[in-house]
Amino acid sequence: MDLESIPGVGEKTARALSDLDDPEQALRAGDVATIATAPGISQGRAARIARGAIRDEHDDPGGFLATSRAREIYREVLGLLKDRTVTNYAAARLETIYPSPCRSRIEEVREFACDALERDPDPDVLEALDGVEPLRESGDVRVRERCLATMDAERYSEAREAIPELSVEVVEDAQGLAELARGYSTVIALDESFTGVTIDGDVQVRPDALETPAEVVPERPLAFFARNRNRLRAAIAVHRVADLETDCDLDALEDGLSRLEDDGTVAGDEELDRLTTAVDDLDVAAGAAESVANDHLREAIREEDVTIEGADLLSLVERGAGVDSLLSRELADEYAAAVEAAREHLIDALDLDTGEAEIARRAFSDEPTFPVERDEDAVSRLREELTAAKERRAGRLKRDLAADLADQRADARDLVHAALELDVELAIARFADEFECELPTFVWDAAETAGTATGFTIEGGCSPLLPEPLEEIDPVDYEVSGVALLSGVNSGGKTSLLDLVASVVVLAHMGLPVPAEDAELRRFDDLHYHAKTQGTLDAGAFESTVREFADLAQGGEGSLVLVDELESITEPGASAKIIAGILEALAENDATAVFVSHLADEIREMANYEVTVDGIEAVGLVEGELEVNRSPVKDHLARSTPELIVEKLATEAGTDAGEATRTNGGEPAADAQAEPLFYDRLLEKFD
Ligand SMILES: Nc1ncnc2c1ncn2[C@@H]1O[C@H](COP(=O)(O)OP(=O)(O)OP(=O)(O)O)[C@@H](O)[C@H]1O
Repeated sequence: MDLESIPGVGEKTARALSDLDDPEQALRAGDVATIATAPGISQGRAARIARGAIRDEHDDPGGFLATSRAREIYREVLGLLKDRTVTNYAAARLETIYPSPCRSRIEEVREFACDALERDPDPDVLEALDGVEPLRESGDVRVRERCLATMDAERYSEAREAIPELSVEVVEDAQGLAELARGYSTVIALDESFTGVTIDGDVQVRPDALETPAEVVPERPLAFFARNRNRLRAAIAVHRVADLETDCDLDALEDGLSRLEDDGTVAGDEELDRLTTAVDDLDVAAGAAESVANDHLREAIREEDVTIEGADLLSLVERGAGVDSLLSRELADEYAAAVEAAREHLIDALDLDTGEAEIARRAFSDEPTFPVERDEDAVSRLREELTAAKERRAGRLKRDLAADLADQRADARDLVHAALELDVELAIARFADEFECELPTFVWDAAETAGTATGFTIEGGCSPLLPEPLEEIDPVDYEVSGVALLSGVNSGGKTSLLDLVASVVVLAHMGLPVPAEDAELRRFDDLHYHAKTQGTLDAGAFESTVREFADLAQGGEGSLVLVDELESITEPGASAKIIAGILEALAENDATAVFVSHLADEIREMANYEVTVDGIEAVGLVEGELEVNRSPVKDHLARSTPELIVEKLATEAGTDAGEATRTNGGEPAADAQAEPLFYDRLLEKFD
């Protein structure tokens, strides 16, 4: 795939995308999370790029949403879908679902939506989704105590590329290796020729090291899993609660994660914990052991009656002997007991094993001194021994855990991806459930309808854009083939009906279910929705609007045109003429159109063909409020609100006049007669 051929992807973005492992796969799958890991690409931009790639794949010319109101409708329904996501990923991913005129794209999303509708938006699943986020790369891991060594310049570059976590050193010979071994705990030689060379220290000859990076730097997979531990745990929880299928062994992954500390070290190993504590506590424990010995000795001396003959005392003093010789002569047993107590204390406090205890015992000499002091050399030796054992143990545990986890890396990625995709599906399922949506039927081919033009048929549709709760919305039926004028009472729901038609058509072309009990429509190329113009346009704006309609009139086949009260753009007489002209052109081009207008009658007279006029009727006035049948009556010019009111006045005045006649002894009262006559005159004007 030529990345630059994707609409909206320039040279710089293409370069950023080529940093991904498999940019084509990510683009094809609309995997916004992966695309957003490319340098400098935000999630919003990733969604736009993914949309471009999808358009490219389906040869989608774009431009389905041909007017700003059409784009607004898309943003609003998309907003309703996004409101039902838990993760940012799902919200960004929904941005890749856009209305397309291409059958292949619509069918692709419909397949996804069909599965989505099977999902159960269980609140426990939604709660579990809360912690799921796209996985992060492990970031920069540097391991300082290990290095790679080679004599070959080419291998050197390869090694730097393959294992950036370790220093790579060039050596001339075995002597060079020996020098490195003095500076690093472990040296890994990459050249076969070093096999059999004996060098002090931990020098391993591993010509295959670059192919098995997880063994050479177990820190790499461990850092990845440590960094993503909470995200993975959340994804595991989602799989369990939602009972999702997966190839991943959830228990094994969970067990691996539980053995990992946040910093990528291994947790929960008693022996490693023992060694770590022993190294940390060594100084304090040695000090405490000294005190034990000295306390013991002090106590013993205090309680002991030391009897010494004068001649002996004299000889000791003459020899300048100190108290040590006195101790060894007179208190040898007590001294031995005190030193033993110190050794036991040190061994117990650090929980040392037999080999370590052997070294620890040497920290207190058998030579009597007072006060008793540790032998610093022996303590250092013990520290070295414990530290080396600790590092050996930690290294082995890391390698074992890394080997367990490294194999699960791909599964773990799939696991998180599936959980995030579930959020997208659940948002669609919740939207469909809350707005009582169904997948619409598409008429892909005009031949299927035996030559009759098909626009759309909506049964039991409820506009998702109305602010009222669903139970307060009257479901609407409406069907249009070709071009229709929609008349109706004020506030009868004409604009809301256009919004409903637009929402249904936009959602259907996104491949999603629509808010209706049943809907059938043709595949449209584009949607031109013109909202009601606020006030009369000045000459310039009027001119540009007419020009827009000139374009529309020329290319209307495959278009759905929805126009709300265009008459307000100029004075009524001129408006009717212009609208009639537009309708004629659209009808000739086989476009589908609905024009809402209060001038339906006038337009019909101006048009040179039989314009269909549908009407949203008021069925009456109840306590001063219009009672409306929200579903338009086909081929019926609805009476206007003023007409209804005059009709109501005429009926009431007629009833009143009859009443007055009866109470006037059968003679009609003059003023009671005049009023009904006036209303009748007005009513005649409406005929
Ligand atoms: N299907 C419906 N069910 C319930 N209420 C509706 C429905 N359609 C519209 N309404 C209510 O009627 C109000 C008026 O609707 P709308 O603005 O669509 O009427 P209109 O016929 O376009 O009015 P106007 O002729 O004044 O432009 C809406 O705000 C909404 O509250």
